[in-house]
Amino acid sequence: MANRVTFDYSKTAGYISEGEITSMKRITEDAKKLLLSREGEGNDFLGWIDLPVDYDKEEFERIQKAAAKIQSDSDVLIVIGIGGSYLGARAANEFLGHNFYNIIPKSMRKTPEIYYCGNNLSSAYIKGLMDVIGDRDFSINMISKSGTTTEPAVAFRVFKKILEEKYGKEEAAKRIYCTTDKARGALKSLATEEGYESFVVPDDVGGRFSVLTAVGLLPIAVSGADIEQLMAGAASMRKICLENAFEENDALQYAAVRNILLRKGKSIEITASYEPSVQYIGEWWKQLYGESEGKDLKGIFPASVTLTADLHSMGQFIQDGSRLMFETVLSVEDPGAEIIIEKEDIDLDGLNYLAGKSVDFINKSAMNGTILAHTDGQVPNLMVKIPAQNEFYLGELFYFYEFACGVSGYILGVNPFNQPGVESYKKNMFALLGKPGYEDMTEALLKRL
Ligand SMILES: O=P(O)(O)OC[C@H]1O[C@](O)(CO)[C@@H](O)[C@@H]1O
Repeated sequence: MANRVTFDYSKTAGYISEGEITSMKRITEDAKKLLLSREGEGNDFLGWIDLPVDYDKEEFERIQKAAAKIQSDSDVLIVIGIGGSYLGARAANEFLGHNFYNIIPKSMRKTPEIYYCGNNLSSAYIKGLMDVIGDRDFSINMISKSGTTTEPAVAFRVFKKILEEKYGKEEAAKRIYCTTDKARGALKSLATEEGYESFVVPDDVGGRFSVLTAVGLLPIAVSGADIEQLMAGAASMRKICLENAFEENDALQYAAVRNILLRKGKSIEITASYEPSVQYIGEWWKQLYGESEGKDLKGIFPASVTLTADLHSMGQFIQDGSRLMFETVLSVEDPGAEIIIEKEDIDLDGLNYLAGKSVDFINKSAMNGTILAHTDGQVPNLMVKIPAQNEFYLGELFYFYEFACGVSGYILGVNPFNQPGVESYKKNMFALLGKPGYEDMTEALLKRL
């Protein structure tokens, strides 16, 4: 087992020839050069490339201090943000933490419960979260790069009021942490006006590439995770991505192989994990690749499943439905827990044949069997191997996917760093809500409803 995150496409041997790899290798190396030359489209959003080795150390220390304060004075942290402003933190906290983090006994967790909000407009969800907080001590990390996104802004207004009623304006201000643009936007103005501690989303880092900035780091640190190790892992993968030749460069190989498969008609990539705690890595990855590649009528549609659960729902389609997809398995080699199946005197459930075997052995057997079945069912299988669920390997994983995304977007011929399509729903929503400036559209839209 390698002691780092690796990519393995050996199971695609029947679908991809050596010649195809050789020709895509050249295209991939050109895309990498374009990315690193900083002359490609979207080149003002490349700050993420050097983040793991060139980040604001003073701010990093402030993040650790703020996390320690939240840990000491709060039972609950509310993380308010949407898209790239929350998915990375949630993915990390679920990947690194206890599967039942928020509800395990206090003796097993010294850090605050963490809930995510402002990623929907559900009043039932907001009310539910109010009930969960109850009269307990809490703090808010409000995260919005633009500072103007409706979903988090609505949630912030609601929870800020609760905080101010509970503690008074002055004390509440000490429990609000804002992560936003360093100078622009409504959130920045509010933070300055009210004296909230602020952290910066750098200008040159887009939301979906921001997990290694304060956007991800503060909520991750509050969970008790070691953010230095996270950065160290990212730095280690950065070195591989930047310096290694194609044959030793996992991110380049992943970018190349997925584009070969796309050109052969595989326009859907399904990320599959066999650990429920990896599910949100899939959600983070979907935003990263969906917003980066899905434009100009191009792209690979990113989907995700959690197995073996979804083998009993989506499994039928993956095995046997329309043949549009390939699958990338996120395999955690060591799950960090061992449960052994015990022998029973009377084998009523018929499981004695597994006596002495671990649940993970059963899980890995399901995984290996599924990989072969899907491969036989014309679903080419790729694998990202993660030795264990710790901060270092997670840092590697984040960087691996980010770097491959930049390269893959350039192979595809799109600007991987913009997201023009997201504006359409916002304009319609603003018009229907009566936001000043959108009056012209309102009537026409209402007629269509
Ligand atoms: O941090 P902000 O500005 O609130 O944006 C949140 C998310 O909204 C988008 O701009 C559009 O969905 C994403 O790119 C971004 O991650």
